[in-house]
Amino acid sequence: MTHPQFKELRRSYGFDEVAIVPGDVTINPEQTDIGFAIGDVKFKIPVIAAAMDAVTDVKMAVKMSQLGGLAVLHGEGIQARYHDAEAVLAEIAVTPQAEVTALLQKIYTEPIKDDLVAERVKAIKAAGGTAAVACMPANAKRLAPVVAEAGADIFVVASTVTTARHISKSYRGLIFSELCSSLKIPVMVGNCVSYSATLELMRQGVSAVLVGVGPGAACTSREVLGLGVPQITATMDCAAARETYLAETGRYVSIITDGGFKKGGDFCKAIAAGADAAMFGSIIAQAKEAPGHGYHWGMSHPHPSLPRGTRIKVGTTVPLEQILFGPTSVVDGSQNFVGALKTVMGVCGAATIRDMQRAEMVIAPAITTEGKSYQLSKCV
Ligand SMILES: NC(=O)C1=CN([C@@H]2O[C@H](COP(=O)(O)OP(=O)(O)OC[C@H]3O[C@@H](n4cnc5c(N)ncnc54)[C@H](O)[C@@H]3O)[C@@H](O)[C@H]2O)C=CC1
Ligand SMILES: O=c1[nH]c(=O)c2[nH+]cn([C@@H]3O[C@H](COP(=O)(O)O)[C@@H](O)[C@H]3O)c2[nH]1
Repeated sequence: MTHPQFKELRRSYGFDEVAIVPGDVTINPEQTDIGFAIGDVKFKIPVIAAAMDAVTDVKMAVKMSQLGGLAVLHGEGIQARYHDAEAVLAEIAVTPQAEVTALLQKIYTEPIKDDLVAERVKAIKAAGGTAAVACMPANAKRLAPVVAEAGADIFVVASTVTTARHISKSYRGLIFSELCSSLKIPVMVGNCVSYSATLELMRQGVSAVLVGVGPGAACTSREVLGLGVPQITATMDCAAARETYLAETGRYVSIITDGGFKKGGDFCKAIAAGADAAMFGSIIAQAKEAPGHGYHWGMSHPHPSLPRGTRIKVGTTVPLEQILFGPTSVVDGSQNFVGALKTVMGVCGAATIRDMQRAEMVIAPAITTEGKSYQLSKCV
């Protein structure tokens, strides 16, 4: 018998603990449609480059747009604080690990320049890209009109955890219903990991929700705060909110699984768990075009009193197009993510992302080890 005084723990699952079950019907991968939308803005591939300084600058935003996806520029990052962002990024890359946190803490004290944020948006638009800019809840009211008037297509509000209801005695929290009705562009919000928090945000009028607390490759929120829910469970719970909200209103809000991806299989599992698209940080930081010079760091790393990110060396591998579309000779799934998704959709008989969200999944603790003793003992 369950006693109310005992807290119950629910089992949750990450990418490595589940697997996708093939379908009874297969489909030609070339005939799958992997498009998705944020409000009325449509994308050919379900990939978004993270709002992180080692991942997205103006050039990356334009390149991702050309390849059919989206890249989100951080409106409170280096690109928003420094005209010569490249000099700052180069300095971060040559700074020893022991000194980099202090350097980042100093770099991010430079004030955000609203006119520079507008300039970045205009540069993306002038090159034909889709412009999306992120900021934290505290600065959203100020930066949203700046970003929208500069011509941005999407406004993003992102922090470790963003909620529809924020309690404070000293200031009025950001009210998303007001933000969404005052802006003419879609609003994407994150991050969330629960059904109820996602549903509340959807009821405020947002167009997409970012899912994931602490899974990121350069993130230490889980160590510092003990916070987060593994990505498969988080995606399934937040996708369930999308279904409830869709049934209530007929309006479709996209679910974006954000962070923690390493391989094509993780990407495929996120979609099968209910995501419409994925947000990649460290994967895209490895691209030749990435601004981070082979490094990647959390956007909470520069926090003056409680950093919740670190700097990692991801290296520079191949051009972005090859990471996303191949061809590749890499055998571990770390390149050709679109090829992996189209292939799995083919064997699951899923013609669209919506179909793929209905693919059967199993709890599969053996999925990464079964039959793999030679690989695991490095006898390859
Ligand atoms: N996805 C993830 O796990 C994480 C992402 N990050 C990224 O790092 C950057 C810094 O994030 P943080 O350190 O979390 O920023 P932060 O230190 O500004 O924290 C965000 C604050 O916003 C508050 N908030 C939530 N909803 C609100 C609302 N409706 N109105 C007003 N305030 C509200 C939260 O209570 C929190 O205090 C962001 O770009 C974020 O996306 C950082 C840590 C974890
Ligand atoms: O715990 C965190 N501390 C941080 O400093 C931080 N900065 C970014 N992010 C989140 O990580 C996502 C990218 O993750 P990946 O590099 O694994 O793709 C991003 O898209 C964010 O959601 C952070 N999380």
